[in-house]
Amino acid sequence: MAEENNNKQTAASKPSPAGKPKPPAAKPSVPGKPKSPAAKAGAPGQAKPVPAKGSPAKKGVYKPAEVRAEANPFKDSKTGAGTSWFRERFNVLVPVIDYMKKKEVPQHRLSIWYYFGGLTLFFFSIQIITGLLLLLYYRPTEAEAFARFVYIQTEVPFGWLIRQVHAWSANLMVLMAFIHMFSTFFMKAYRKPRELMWVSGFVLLLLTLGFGFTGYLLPWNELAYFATQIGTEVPKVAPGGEFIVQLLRGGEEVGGETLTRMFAMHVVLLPGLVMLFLTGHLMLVQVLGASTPIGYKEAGLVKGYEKFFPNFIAKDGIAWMLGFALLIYLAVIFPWEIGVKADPLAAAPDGIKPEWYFWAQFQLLKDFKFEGGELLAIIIFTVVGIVWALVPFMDKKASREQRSPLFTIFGLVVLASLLIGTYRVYLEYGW
Ligand code: HEM
Ligand code: HEM
Repeated sequence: MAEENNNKQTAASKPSPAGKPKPPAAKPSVPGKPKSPAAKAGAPGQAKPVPAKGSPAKKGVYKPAEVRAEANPFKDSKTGAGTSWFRERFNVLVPVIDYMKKKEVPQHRLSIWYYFGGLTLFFFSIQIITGLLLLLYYRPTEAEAFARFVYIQTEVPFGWLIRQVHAWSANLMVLMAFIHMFSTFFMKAYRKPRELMWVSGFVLLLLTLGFGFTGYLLPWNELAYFATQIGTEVPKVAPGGEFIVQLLRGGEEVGGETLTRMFAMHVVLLPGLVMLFLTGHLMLVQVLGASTPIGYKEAGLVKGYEKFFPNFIAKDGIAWMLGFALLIYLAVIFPWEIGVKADPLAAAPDGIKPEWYFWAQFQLLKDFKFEGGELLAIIIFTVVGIVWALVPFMDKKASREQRSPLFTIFGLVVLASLLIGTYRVYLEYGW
Protein backbone atom coordinates (compact mmCIF):
# COMPACT_ATOMS: atom_id res chain seq x y z
CA MET A 1 0.00 0.00 0.00
CA ALA A 2 2.93 2.28 0.72
CA GLU A 3 3.98 1.75 -2.85
CA GLU A 4 0.50 2.48 -4.14
CA ASN A 5 0.33 5.66 -2.11
CA ASN A 6 3.65 6.83 -3.40
CA ASN A 7 2.86 6.12 -7.01
CA LYS A 8 -0.02 8.51 -6.67
CA GLN A 9 2.18 11.26 -5.29
CA THR A 10 2.76 13.13 -8.49
CA ALA A 11 -0.89 13.87 -9.14
CA ALA A 12 -1.61 14.36 -5.47
CA SER A 13 0.89 17.12 -5.02
CA LYS A 14 -0.61 19.62 -7.43
CA PRO A 15 -1.67 22.47 -5.19
CA SER A 16 -4.62 23.67 -7.22
CA PRO A 17 -7.55 21.41 -8.00
CA ALA A 18 -10.00 22.69 -10.59
CA GLY A 19 -12.13 25.61 -9.47
CA LYS A 20 -9.83 26.59 -6.59
CA PRO A 21 -7.44 29.58 -6.58
CA LYS A 22 -4.43 28.73 -8.67
CA PRO A 23 -0.89 29.37 -7.49
CA PRO A 24 0.62 32.07 -9.63
CA ALA A 25 2.70 29.66 -11.66
CA ALA A 26 3.04 32.03 -14.62
CA LYS A 27 2.98 35.13 -12.41
CA PRO A 28 6.14 36.87 -11.25
CA SER A 29 6.88 36.06 -7.62
CA VAL A 30 7.38 39.78 -6.88
CA PRO A 31 4.26 41.70 -7.83
CA GLY A 32 4.94 44.33 -10.49
CA LYS A 33 8.02 42.66 -11.97
CA PRO A 34 7.73 41.91 -15.67
CA LYS A 35 7.54 38.32 -16.83
CA SER A 36 10.89 36.98 -17.93
CA PRO A 37 11.59 34.02 -20.19
CA ALA A 38 13.35 32.43 -17.25
CA ALA A 39 10.12 32.59 -15.29
CA LYS A 40 8.37 30.61 -17.99
CA ALA A 41 11.16 28.08 -17.99
CA GLY A 42 10.73 27.57 -14.27
CA ALA A 43 13.28 29.86 -12.70
CA PRO A 44 13.91 29.67 -8.96
CA GLY A 45 10.84 30.79 -7.12
CA GLN A 46 8.50 29.38 -9.71
CA ALA A 47 6.62 26.12 -9.70
CA LYS A 48 8.72 23.34 -11.14
CA PRO A 49 7.00 21.02 -13.60
CA VAL A 50 5.31 18.07 -11.92
CA PRO A 51 7.26 14.90 -12.73
CA ALA A 52 5.43 12.53 -15.05
CA LYS A 53 3.73 9.41 -13.62
CA GLY A 54 6.12 6.53 -13.23
CA SER A 55 9.17 8.81 -12.91
CA PRO A 56 11.87 7.29 -10.71
CA ALA A 57 10.60 8.85 -7.45
CA LYS A 58 12.25 7.24 -4.42
CA LYS A 59 9.91 4.64 -2.99
CA GLY A 60 8.67 5.05 0.58
CA VAL A 61 9.57 8.73 0.73
CA TYR A 62 7.02 11.50 0.46
CA LYS A 63 8.36 14.06 -2.00
CA PRO A 64 6.45 17.24 -2.76
CA ALA A 65 6.46 17.70 -6.51
CA GLU A 66 7.43 21.35 -6.43
CA VAL A 67 9.58 23.71 -4.43
CA ARG A 68 8.38 27.26 -3.98
CA ALA A 69 10.51 30.21 -3.03
CA GLU A 70 7.34 32.25 -2.69
CA ALA A 71 6.18 31.75 0.90
CA ASN A 72 2.49 32.06 0.10
CA PRO A 73 1.49 31.67 -3.54
CA PHE A 74 -2.12 32.33 -2.56
CA LYS A 75 -1.51 35.73 -1.03
CA ASP A 76 -2.96 37.72 -3.94
CA SER A 77 -5.97 35.43 -4.28
CA LYS A 78 -9.23 37.37 -4.22
CA THR A 79 -11.41 34.45 -3.09
CA GLY A 80 -12.27 34.57 0.56
CA ALA A 81 -14.94 31.96 1.22
CA GLY A 82 -14.73 28.64 3.02
CA THR A 83 -11.82 26.39 2.14
CA SER A 84 -10.06 29.13 0.13
CA TRP A 85 -9.58 31.09 3.33
CA PHE A 86 -7.74 28.17 4.91
CA ARG A 87 -5.86 27.38 1.70
CA GLU A 88 -4.42 30.88 1.71
CA ARG A 89 -3.23 30.56 5.28
CA PHE A 90 -2.11 26.94 5.42
CA ASN A 91 -0.85 26.61 1.88
CA VAL A 92 2.07 24.36 2.86
CA LEU A 93 -0.49 21.78 3.95
CA VAL A 94 -2.25 21.73 0.58
CA PRO A 95 -0.09 18.90 -0.85
CA VAL A 96 -0.60 16.94 2.37
CA ILE A 97 -4.38 17.32 2.16
CA ASP A 98 -4.34 16.41 -1.52
CA TYR A 99 -2.22 13.39 -0.65
CA MET A 100 -4.71 12.29 1.99
CA LYS A 101 -7.56 12.66 -0.48
CA LYS A 102 -5.85 10.07 -2.68
CA LYS A 103 -5.36 7.58 0.15
CA GLU A 104 -7.04 4.24 -0.38
CA VAL A 105 -7.77 1.18 1.73
CA PRO A 106 -7.53 -2.32 0.22
CA GLN A 107 -10.71 -4.42 0.27
CA HIS A 108 -10.43 -8.13 0.98
CA ARG A 109 -11.92 -10.74 3.30
CA LEU A 110 -9.78 -9.58 6.26
CA SER A 111 -10.64 -5.87 5.83
CA ILE A 112 -12.88 -6.07 8.92
CA TRP A 113 -9.75 -5.94 11.10
CA TYR A 114 -8.92 -2.45 9.82
CA TYR A 115 -11.72 -1.11 12.07
CA PHE A 116 -10.16 -1.95 15.41
CA GLY A 117 -7.47 0.74 15.47
CA GLY A 118 -10.20 3.32 14.84
CA LEU A 119 -12.37 1.79 17.58
CA THR A 120 -9.47 1.99 20.06
CA LEU A 121 -9.10 5.65 19.13
CA PHE A 122 -12.83 6.20 19.55
CA PHE A 123 -12.90 4.78 23.09
CA PHE A 124 -9.83 6.83 23.95
CA SER A 125 -11.67 9.99 22.86
CA ILE A 126 -14.58 8.98 25.11
CA GLN A 127 -12.06 8.58 27.96
CA ILE A 128 -10.73 12.10 27.48
CA ILE A 129 -14.20 13.66 27.43
CA THR A 130 -15.60 11.69 30.38
CA GLY A 131 -12.28 11.95 32.27
CA LEU A 132 -12.38 15.75 32.01
CA LEU A 133 -15.98 15.77 33.23
CA LEU A 134 -15.08 13.55 36.21
CA LEU A 135 -12.29 15.99 37.04
CA LEU A 136 -14.89 18.70 37.67
CA TYR A 137 -15.92 16.93 40.90
CA TYR A 138 -13.25 14.39 41.78
CA ARG A 139 -10.61 15.19 44.48
CA PRO A 140 -7.48 13.06 44.73
CA THR A 141 -6.96 12.99 48.50
CA GLU A 142 -7.20 10.09 50.92
CA ALA A 143 -9.86 11.91 52.93
CA GLU A 144 -12.04 13.05 50.05
CA ALA A 145 -11.57 10.68 47.08
CA PHE A 146 -14.16 8.07 48.05
CA ALA A 147 -16.72 10.65 49.22
CA ARG A 148 -16.39 12.61 45.98
CA PHE A 149 -16.61 9.40 44.00
CA VAL A 150 -19.91 8.54 45.77
CA TYR A 151 -21.07 12.13 45.27
CA ILE A 152 -20.43 11.83 41.50
CA GLN A 153 -22.41 8.59 41.45
CA THR A 154 -25.37 9.73 43.49
CA GLU A 155 -25.71 13.53 43.48
CA VAL A 156 -24.17 15.05 40.37
CA PRO A 157 -26.74 15.13 37.52
CA PHE A 158 -25.76 12.34 35.11
CA GLY A 159 -22.61 11.81 37.15
CA TRP A 160 -23.44 8.09 37.44
CA LEU A 161 -23.59 7.84 33.66
CA ILE A 162 -20.29 9.62 33.13
CA ARG A 163 -18.54 7.42 35.71
CA GLN A 164 -20.03 4.22 34.28
CA VAL A 165 -19.14 5.26 30.73
CA HIS A 166 -15.55 6.07 31.81
CA ALA A 167 -15.17 2.72 33.58
CA TRP A 168 -16.71 0.69 30.72
CA SER A 169 -14.97 2.60 27.95
CA ALA A 170 -11.64 1.92 29.72
CA ASN A 171 -12.34 -1.82 29.44
CA LEU A 172 -13.50 -1.57 25.85
CA MET A 173 -10.46 0.52 24.91
CA VAL A 174 -8.10 -2.11 26.33
CA LEU A 175 -10.06 -4.90 24.63
CA MET A 176 -10.00 -3.10 21.25
CA ALA A 177 -6.26 -2.41 21.60
CA PHE A 178 -5.63 -6.13 22.19
CA ILE A 179 -7.80 -7.18 19.22
CA HIS A 180 -6.08 -4.53 17.07
CA MET A 181 -2.64 -5.72 18.15
CA PHE A 182 -3.25 -9.42 17.50
CA SER A 183 -5.03 -8.79 14.20
CA THR A 184 -2.15 -6.63 12.91
CA PHE A 185 0.23 -9.30 14.20
CA PHE A 186 -1.43 -12.18 12.34
CA MET A 187 -1.79 -10.08 9.16
CA LYS A 188 1.93 -9.30 9.55
CA ALA A 189 1.04 -5.62 9.17
CA TYR A 190 4.19 -4.86 11.17
CA ARG A 191 6.45 -5.84 8.27
CA LYS A 192 8.55 -3.35 6.37
CA PRO A 193 7.92 -0.38 6.12
CA ARG A 194 5.51 -0.41 9.12
CA GLU A 195 8.02 -1.40 11.84
CA LEU A 196 7.55 1.88 13.71
CA MET A 197 3.77 1.56 13.57
CA TRP A 198 4.16 -1.66 15.51
CA VAL A 199 6.67 -0.27 18.01
CA SER A 200 4.68 2.93 18.62
CA GLY A 201 1.54 0.77 18.93
CA PHE A 202 3.21 -1.45 21.50
CA VAL A 203 4.14 1.61 23.57
CA LEU A 204 0.52 2.76 23.27
CA LEU A 205 -0.66 -0.57 24.64
CA LEU A 206 1.65 -0.24 27.65
CA LEU A 207 0.40 3.30 28.24
CA THR A 208 -3.22 2.13 27.96
CA LEU A 209 -2.57 -0.57 30.56
CA GLY A 210 -0.91 2.12 32.69
CA PHE A 211 -4.12 4.19 32.44
CA GLY A 212 -6.14 1.21 33.62
CA PHE A 213 -3.79 0.52 36.53
CA THR A 214 -3.57 4.11 37.77
CA GLY A 215 -7.30 4.79 37.27
CA TYR A 216 -8.28 1.73 39.28
CA LEU A 217 -7.09 3.25 42.57
CA LEU A 218 -8.80 6.61 42.09
CA PRO A 219 -12.23 5.64 43.53
CA TRP A 220 -10.30 4.71 46.71
CA ASN A 221 -12.54 1.75 47.54
CA GLU A 222 -11.47 -1.44 49.28
CA LEU A 223 -11.10 -3.52 46.14
CA ALA A 224 -8.99 -0.88 44.38
CA TYR A 225 -6.84 -0.33 47.45
CA PHE A 226 -5.84 -3.96 47.97
CA ALA A 227 -5.47 -4.68 44.24
CA THR A 228 -3.06 -1.74 44.00
CA GLN A 229 -1.25 -3.02 47.10
CA ILE A 230 -0.64 -6.33 45.31
CA GLY A 231 0.08 -4.74 41.93
CA THR A 232 2.66 -2.27 43.20
CA GLU A 233 4.40 -5.05 45.14
CA VAL A 234 5.33 -6.99 41.99
CA PRO A 235 8.59 -5.17 41.11
CA LYS A 236 9.93 -5.79 44.65
CA VAL A 237 11.63 -9.08 43.78
CA ALA A 238 13.52 -7.64 40.79
CA PRO A 239 16.92 -5.98 41.22
CA GLY A 240 16.32 -2.28 41.89
CA GLY A 241 12.65 -3.14 42.32
CA GLU A 242 12.46 -1.61 45.81
CA PHE A 243 13.08 1.78 44.24
CA ILE A 244 10.26 1.29 41.71
CA VAL A 245 7.87 0.24 44.48
CA GLN A 246 8.79 3.36 46.49
CA LEU A 247 8.40 5.50 43.40
CA LEU A 248 4.93 4.14 42.66
CA ARG A 249 3.71 4.20 46.25
CA GLY A 250 5.41 7.32 47.54
CA GLY A 251 6.16 5.40 50.75
CA GLU A 252 6.34 1.92 52.22
CA GLU A 253 2.62 1.18 51.85
CA VAL A 254 -0.18 2.26 49.55
CA GLY A 255 -1.61 5.45 51.02
CA GLY A 256 -2.56 9.04 50.32
CA GLU A 257 0.79 9.63 48.62
CA THR A 258 0.10 6.73 46.25
CA LEU A 259 -3.28 8.20 45.36
CA THR A 260 -1.69 11.55 44.50
CA ARG A 261 0.93 9.84 42.33
CA MET A 262 -1.56 7.60 40.54
CA PHE A 263 -3.75 10.63 39.93
CA ALA A 264 -0.89 12.68 38.50
CA MET A 265 0.10 9.81 36.21
CA HIS A 266 -3.50 9.23 35.18
CA VAL A 267 -4.42 12.77 34.22
CA VAL A 268 -1.08 14.38 33.28
CA LEU A 269 1.81 12.06 32.50
CA LEU A 270 -0.01 9.28 30.64
CA PRO A 271 -2.26 11.56 28.53
CA GLY A 272 0.85 13.54 27.50
CA LEU A 273 2.78 10.41 26.53
CA VAL A 274 -0.21 8.89 24.73
CA MET A 275 -0.65 12.08 22.70
CA LEU A 276 3.00 11.96 21.68
CA PHE A 277 2.99 8.33 20.55
CA LEU A 278 -0.51 8.51 19.12
CA THR A 279 0.48 11.44 16.93
CA GLY A 280 3.38 9.38 15.56
CA HIS A 281 1.21 6.27 15.15
CA LEU A 282 -1.56 8.10 13.31
CA MET A 283 0.86 10.07 11.14
CA LEU A 284 2.31 6.75 10.01
CA VAL A 285 -1.22 5.49 9.34
CA GLN A 286 -1.65 8.46 6.98
CA VAL A 287 1.77 8.27 5.36
CA LEU A 288 1.93 4.50 4.84
CA GLY A 289 -1.75 3.60 4.63
CA ALA A 290 -3.14 0.15 5.40
CA SER A 291 -1.09 -2.94 4.56
CA THR A 292 -2.31 -5.88 2.51
CA PRO A 293 -1.84 -9.41 3.92
CA ILE A 294 1.11 -11.28 2.39
CA GLY A 295 0.35 -12.90 -0.96
CA TYR A 296 -3.14 -11.38 -1.28
CA LYS A 297 -2.32 -9.14 -4.24
CA GLU A 298 -0.56 -11.93 -6.14
CA ALA A 299 -3.43 -14.37 -5.48
CA GLY A 300 -5.98 -11.81 -6.70
CA LEU A 301 -7.64 -11.71 -3.29
CA VAL A 302 -7.73 -7.91 -3.20
CA LYS A 303 -11.19 -7.05 -4.54
CA GLY A 304 -10.40 -3.39 -4.98
CA TYR A 305 -9.55 -0.20 -3.15
CA GLU A 306 -11.78 2.34 -1.49
CA LYS A 307 -11.03 5.94 -0.69
CA PHE A 308 -9.96 6.53 2.94
CA PHE A 309 -11.68 9.96 2.89
CA PRO A 310 -14.65 9.94 2.83
CA ASN A 311 -15.60 6.26 2.29
CA PHE A 312 -13.53 4.37 4.87
CA ILE A 313 -13.76 7.08 7.51
CA ALA A 314 -17.57 7.04 7.10
CA LYS A 315 -17.60 3.27 7.68
CA ASP A 316 -15.29 3.84 10.66
CA GLY A 317 -17.96 6.25 11.89
CA ILE A 318 -20.58 3.49 11.68
CA ALA A 319 -18.31 1.19 13.73
CA TRP A 320 -17.96 3.99 16.30
CA MET A 321 -21.73 4.41 16.52
CA LEU A 322 -22.11 0.67 17.15
CA GLY A 323 -19.31 0.88 19.75
CA PHE A 324 -21.10 3.81 21.37
CA ALA A 325 -24.41 1.91 21.50
CA LEU A 326 -22.67 -1.05 23.16
CA LEU A 327 -20.93 1.29 25.61
CA ILE A 328 -24.16 2.97 26.73
CA TYR A 329 -25.91 -0.40 26.96
CA LEU A 330 -23.19 -1.81 29.24
CA ALA A 331 -22.96 1.37 31.33
CA VAL A 332 -26.69 1.40 32.01
CA ILE A 333 -27.44 -2.32 32.29
CA PHE A 334 -24.25 -3.53 34.03
CA PRO A 335 -23.10 -0.71 36.35
CA TRP A 336 -19.77 -1.11 38.14
CA GLU A 337 -20.15 -1.22 41.89
CA ILE A 338 -19.22 1.61 44.23
CA GLY A 339 -17.86 -0.67 46.98
CA VAL A 340 -16.82 0.42 50.47
CA LYS A 341 -14.22 3.00 51.42
CA ALA A 342 -10.65 1.67 51.61
CA ASP A 343 -9.33 1.08 55.12
CA PRO A 344 -5.57 0.60 55.07
CA LEU A 345 -5.65 -0.87 58.59
CA ALA A 346 -8.20 -3.56 57.75
CA ALA A 347 -7.17 -7.06 56.60
CA ALA A 348 -7.35 -7.67 52.87
CA PRO A 349 -10.69 -9.29 51.98
CA ASP A 350 -10.69 -12.62 50.10
CA GLY A 351 -10.64 -12.78 46.33
CA ILE A 352 -8.60 -9.65 45.63
CA LYS A 353 -7.59 -9.65 42.00
CA PRO A 354 -6.50 -7.01 39.50
CA GLU A 355 -8.38 -5.83 36.39
CA TRP A 356 -9.01 -8.63 33.85
CA TYR A 357 -6.24 -7.38 31.53
CA PHE A 358 -3.63 -8.23 34.17
CA TRP A 359 -5.06 -11.66 34.98
CA ALA A 360 -2.59 -13.65 32.84
CA GLN A 361 0.39 -12.05 34.61
CA PHE A 362 -1.36 -12.49 37.95
CA GLN A 363 -1.89 -16.21 37.26
CA LEU A 364 1.75 -16.70 36.24
CA LEU A 365 2.91 -15.10 39.51
CA LYS A 366 0.56 -17.42 41.41
CA ASP A 367 1.90 -20.47 39.55
CA PHE A 368 5.50 -19.49 40.27
CA LYS A 369 5.16 -19.33 44.05
CA PHE A 370 8.39 -21.32 44.63
CA GLU A 371 11.76 -19.88 45.74
CA GLY A 372 12.87 -17.34 43.11
CA GLY A 373 9.74 -18.10 41.09
CA GLU A 374 8.32 -14.57 41.14
CA LEU A 375 11.53 -13.17 39.71
CA LEU A 376 11.48 -15.86 37.03
CA ALA A 377 7.88 -14.92 36.15
CA ILE A 378 8.88 -11.25 35.83
CA ILE A 379 11.85 -12.21 33.64
CA ILE A 380 9.62 -14.35 31.39
CA PHE A 381 7.16 -11.52 30.93
CA THR A 382 9.86 -8.93 30.28
CA VAL A 383 11.73 -11.08 27.75
CA VAL A 384 8.56 -12.07 25.87
CA GLY A 385 7.48 -8.41 25.94
CA ILE A 386 10.78 -7.23 24.44
CA VAL A 387 10.74 -9.93 21.72
CA TRP A 388 7.11 -9.03 20.99
CA ALA A 389 7.97 -5.33 20.63
CA LEU A 390 10.88 -6.10 18.29
CA VAL A 391 9.09 -8.68 16.10
CA PRO A 392 9.15 -6.48 12.96
CA PHE A 393 12.95 -6.43 13.06
CA MET A 394 13.22 -10.21 13.55
CA ASP A 395 10.64 -11.42 11.04
CA LYS A 396 12.85 -10.90 7.97
CA LYS A 397 10.76 -13.31 5.87
CA ALA A 398 7.59 -11.24 6.24
CA SER A 399 9.55 -8.12 5.24
CA ARG A 400 10.50 -9.93 2.03
CA GLU A 401 6.76 -10.59 1.48
CA GLN A 402 7.21 -14.29 2.27
CA ARG A 403 5.06 -16.24 4.72
CA SER A 404 6.62 -16.65 8.17
CA PRO A 405 4.82 -19.51 9.95
CA LEU A 406 7.29 -19.51 12.85
CA PHE A 407 6.15 -16.04 13.86
CA THR A 408 2.51 -17.01 13.40
CA ILE A 409 3.10 -19.88 15.84
CA PHE A 410 4.85 -17.51 18.26
CA GLY A 411 1.79 -15.21 18.08
CA LEU A 412 -0.56 -18.13 18.69
CA VAL A 413 1.46 -19.26 21.73
CA VAL A 414 1.41 -15.73 23.20
CA LEU A 415 -2.33 -15.37 22.54
CA ALA A 416 -3.13 -18.82 23.93
CA SER A 417 -1.05 -18.19 27.09
CA LEU A 418 -2.85 -14.90 27.71
CA LEU A 419 -6.28 -16.46 27.15
CA ILE A 420 -5.61 -19.55 29.27
CA GLY A 421 -4.11 -17.49 32.14
CA THR A 422 -7.09 -15.12 32.02
CA TYR A 423 -9.59 -17.99 31.93
CA ARG A 424 -7.97 -19.72 34.90
CA VAL A 425 -8.31 -16.60 37.03
CA TYR A 426 -11.93 -16.36 35.92
CA LEU A 427 -12.55 -19.98 36.94
CA GLU A 428 -11.05 -19.41 40.38
CA TYR A 429 -12.40 -15.96 41.21
CA GLY A 430 -15.36 -15.43 38.88
CA TRP A 431 -15.98 -12.03 37.30
C1 HEM B 1 -4.07 3.45 21.86
C2 HEM B 1 -3.90 2.42 21.09
C3 HEM B 1 -3.92 2.43 19.56
C4 HEM B 1 -4.59 3.25 18.68
C5 HEM B 1 -5.53 4.41 19.02
C6 HEM B 1 -4.25 2.81 17.34
C7 HEM B 1 -4.77 3.36 16.16
C8 HEM B 1 -4.54 2.84 14.90
C9 HEM B 1 -5.29 3.18 13.71
C10 HEM B 1 -6.45 4.19 13.67
C11 HEM B 1 -4.78 2.47 12.67
C12 HEM B 1 -5.26 2.47 11.22
C13 HEM B 1 -6.45 1.57 11.04
C14 HEM B 1 -6.23 0.13 11.40
O1 HEM B 1 -5.44 -0.55 10.74
O2 HEM B 1 -6.86 -0.34 12.38
C15 HEM B 1 -3.68 1.69 13.19
C16 HEM B 1 -2.88 0.87 12.43
C17 HEM B 1 -1.88 0.07 12.95
N1 HEM B 1 -1.60 -0.11 14.28
FE1 HEM B 1 -2.48 0.81 15.83
N2 HEM B 1 -3.38 1.76 17.41
C18 HEM B 1 -3.16 1.49 18.76
C19 HEM B 1 -2.40 0.47 19.28
C20 HEM B 1 -1.65 -0.40 18.52
C21 HEM B 1 -0.93 -1.55 19.05
C22 HEM B 1 -0.99 -2.00 20.51
C23 HEM B 1 -0.25 -2.10 18.00
C24 HEM B 1 0.66 -3.29 18.01
C25 HEM B 1 1.51 -3.55 18.94
C26 HEM B 1 -0.57 -1.33 16.80
C27 HEM B 1 -0.05 -1.55 15.54
C28 HEM B 1 -0.57 -1.04 14.38
C29 HEM B 1 -0.15 -1.43 13.04
C30 HEM B 1 0.97 -2.41 12.70
C31 HEM B 1 -0.98 -0.74 12.14
C32 HEM B 1 -0.95 -0.84 10.62
C33 HEM B 1 -2.08 -1.76 10.19
C34 HEM B 1 -2.07 -2.01 8.69
O3 HEM B 1 -1.38 -1.33 7.95
O4 HEM B 1 -2.79 -2.93 8.26
N3 HEM B 1 -1.42 -0.30 17.16
N4 HEM B 1 -3.57 1.92 14.56
C1 HEM C 1 -7.13 12.41 29.68
C2 HEM C 1 -7.80 11.39 29.94
C3 HEM C 1 -8.36 10.94 31.27
C4 HEM C 1 -8.75 11.67 32.38
C5 HEM C 1 -8.71 13.18 32.56
C6 HEM C 1 -9.23 10.73 33.37
C7 HEM C 1 -9.72 11.04 34.63
C8 HEM C 1 -10.17 10.15 35.57
C9 HEM C 1 -10.69 10.48 36.87
C10 HEM C 1 -10.81 11.89 37.43
C11 HEM C 1 -11.05 9.32 37.49
C12 HEM C 1 -11.61 9.21 38.92
C13 HEM C 1 -13.08 9.21 38.95
C14 HEM C 1 -13.64 7.83 39.10
O1 HEM C 1 -12.98 6.97 39.69
O2 HEM C 1 -14.74 7.57 38.63
C15 HEM C 1 -10.74 8.24 36.58
C16 HEM C 1 -10.97 6.90 36.84
C17 HEM C 1 -10.61 5.89 36.00
N1 HEM C 1 -10.02 6.01 34.76
FE1 HEM C 1 -9.59 7.71 33.81
N2 HEM C 1 -9.11 9.46 32.85
C18 HEM C 1 -8.58 9.56 31.57
C19 HEM C 1 -8.29 8.54 30.71
C20 HEM C 1 -8.42 7.21 31.00
C21 HEM C 1 -8.07 6.13 30.10
C22 HEM C 1 -7.50 6.27 28.70
C23 HEM C 1 -8.35 4.97 30.75
C24 HEM C 1 -8.19 3.60 30.21
C25 HEM C 1 -7.61 2.69 29.94
C26 HEM C 1 -8.87 5.31 32.07
C27 HEM C 1 -9.27 4.41 33.04
C28 HEM C 1 -9.83 4.73 34.26
C29 HEM C 1 -10.33 3.75 35.21
C30 HEM C 1 -10.31 2.24 35.04
C31 HEM C 1 -10.83 4.48 36.30
C32 HEM C 1 -11.51 3.92 37.54
C33 HEM C 1 -12.95 3.83 37.14
C34 HEM C 1 -13.93 3.52 38.25
O3 HEM C 1 -13.87 2.44 38.82
O4 HEM C 1 -14.76 4.38 38.48
N3 HEM C 1 -8.91 6.69 32.18
N4 HEM C 1 -10.21 8.78 35.43
